[in-house]
Order: sequence, then C-alpha cells, then structure tokens
Amino acid sequence: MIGGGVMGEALLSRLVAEQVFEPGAITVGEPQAERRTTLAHQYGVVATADNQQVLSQAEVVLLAVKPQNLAAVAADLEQAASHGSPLLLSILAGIPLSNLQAIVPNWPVIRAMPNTPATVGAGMTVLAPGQGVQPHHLAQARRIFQTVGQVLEVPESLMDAVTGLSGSGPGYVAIMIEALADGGVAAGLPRTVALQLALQTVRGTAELLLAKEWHPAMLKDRVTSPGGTTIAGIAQLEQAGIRSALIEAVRTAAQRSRDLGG
Ligand SMILES: NC(=O)C1=CN([C@@H]2O[C@H](COP(=O)(O)OP(=O)(O)OC[C@H]3O[C@@H](n4cnc5c(N)ncnc54)[C@H](OP(=O)(O)O)[C@@H]3O)[C@@H](O)[C@H]2O)C=CC1
Ligand SMILES: O=C(O)[C@@H]1CCC=N1
Repeated sequence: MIGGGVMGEALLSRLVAEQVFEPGAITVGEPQAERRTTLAHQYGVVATADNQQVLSQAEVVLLAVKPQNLAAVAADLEQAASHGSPLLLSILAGIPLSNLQAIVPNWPVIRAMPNTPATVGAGMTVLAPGQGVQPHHLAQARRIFQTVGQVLEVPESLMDAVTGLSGSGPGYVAIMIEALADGGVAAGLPRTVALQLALQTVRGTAELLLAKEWHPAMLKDRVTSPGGTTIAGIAQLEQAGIRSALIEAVRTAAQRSRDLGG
C-alpha cells in the first residue's frame, strides 16, 4: 500500500481483521513517521518511508495517496515498472486509468472507488478495469474490496459520477445526521438521545428500503399520515430545496473528480 492515511487505514484494518492477508505480508509506504508507528503497532504491518521497499516484491499495489501526490509517487512507480508486473489498484479520486497506465504501461491497472464505511465492512466499492486486466486480476480486486463491503463493476466513464455519489456520500449523510440531531436538540431532546435517534432512523430507513426493495417514495408515502407531522416536515424540506441541494452536491463532486483528473 502506498499512502497510509484515512482510506488506506480503513482498508488495511479490515484486510488484517478478516485475515485476507497476513499483517507481515502487507508493507505500507507512508512519509509521516507518526502514522507509520501507528499502523505498525495497531495492525502489525510493515511501515516504511521508502516506496521502493513496498514495490520491490509486491503482487498487488494499492495506491492510496491524494490525487495531488500522484506526481511524486509516479517517479517511484516508474522506477519499479521494469521489475515484474503487479496488479495496481488505484483509489485516487478523478485519476483516469490512462494516466496510471502511462506510468506503468505493462502493469494491469484497476481504478477503484471505495468509501469510508469500508472501515466497518459496510463499504461500497466500484471498480473499473483497465486494458490488460485479466479475470483473475478482477477476482483478486473483488476479493480485497468484498472484505470491506459491496463491490460493483462499471465502465470507467461512470467513475466520476460514482465518486460524487458513493465516494463522497458518507460526508453528505453525516451532515444530515448531525443536522437531524441538532433539530432534535432544538425541539428539546438531550444531545445524546437526539444523536441516537438520528443514527438509528437513518440506519433503519436504509435497512427497510433494502429489505423490502421499495422505491423510496413508497416509504415516504407510508410515513406521511394525512394532515400529520411528517408531511409538515417534508413541506419544510421541499421549501428549503433539499432535493436540489443533494442533486447538486453529487453533480458538483462528480465535476470536481473530473477536474482532479485534469
Ligand atoms: N477519504 C475517503 O473517504 C476516500 C478517499 N479516496 C481516495 O483515497 C486517497 C487517499 O485519501 P485519504 O486517505 O482521505 O487521504 P490522506 O491524506 O488521509 O492519506 C494519504 C496519505 O498518503 C501520504 N502520502 C503523501 N505522499 C506520499 C508518498 N509520496 N508516498 C506515500 N505516501 C504518501 C499522505 O501523507 P501526508 O499527509 O504527509 O501528505 C497521507 O498520509 C485519495 O486519492 C482519495 O481520493 C477514495 C475513496 C474515499
Ligand atoms: O473527498 C475526496 O476527494 C475523497 C474521494 C471520495 C471521498 N473522499
């Protein structure tokens, strides 16, 4: 793994907990000494400041640096490109397969977009395979990302939209949960009670829709008693433009993903 930050750790923690890899078989390249110590102590992985140590014997390389750091890592990848041809899994938002393949022309490359619920095995990862990716490479990528949740495959042309929805989505939902709890506090609930209610309401709604395979509108209709509380709340949400706000959030994030790719 190159880049042991938030998302790298989220994936690492599950891969070790689910025993997909022996901790000692994982080497993480990470420039921050403090992060290296944390990752090595907490998960038993090898952590190094030298990316060549990561790349020298790797079968799978998981690229988890910020897109803005790709240029720095490209030099390491180019240097390693002549030894072997490991599977490269890139989770970098917005970086197209063509950019990665230009750096390591002989390596199979899969662009992946996971999300932070991966930390608890409830992630959503979408994969887009590059040229030269064989079925066994895809199977390996699926095995890795299935450890952290659901996996779906799409053509690369959809990956920026995926990034704007499921990649960034946990941020939007977290704000919704925080705001719901604030609403509960404004209506007189203690903070801890309000947060528990908001969290379980969001989880329960998602679980109900998944279990029953209902259209979301059907659930909305079932909650809204005529002249009741829910329709009064929904009228307020519509007036504030909640649908438009969420649609534009996904569209703007997708555009930002395109922009990161240059
Ligand atoms: N966070 C998320 O929810 C998701 C993130 N992603 C993608 O994952 C990637 C990482 O994001 P995130 O974990 O949030 O970011 P972080 O900044 O938390 O993690 C990136 C890590 O890589 C380190 N790094 C920087 N340069 C190098 C280098 N040359 N070699 C090795 N490591 C280096 C950084 O160190 P330093 O801080 O010192 O620069 C940092 O610790 C991004 O490309 C993002 O698009 C994808 C899906 C979801
Ligand atoms: O905000 C970001 O750029 C990353 C990619 C998707 C989620 N976090």
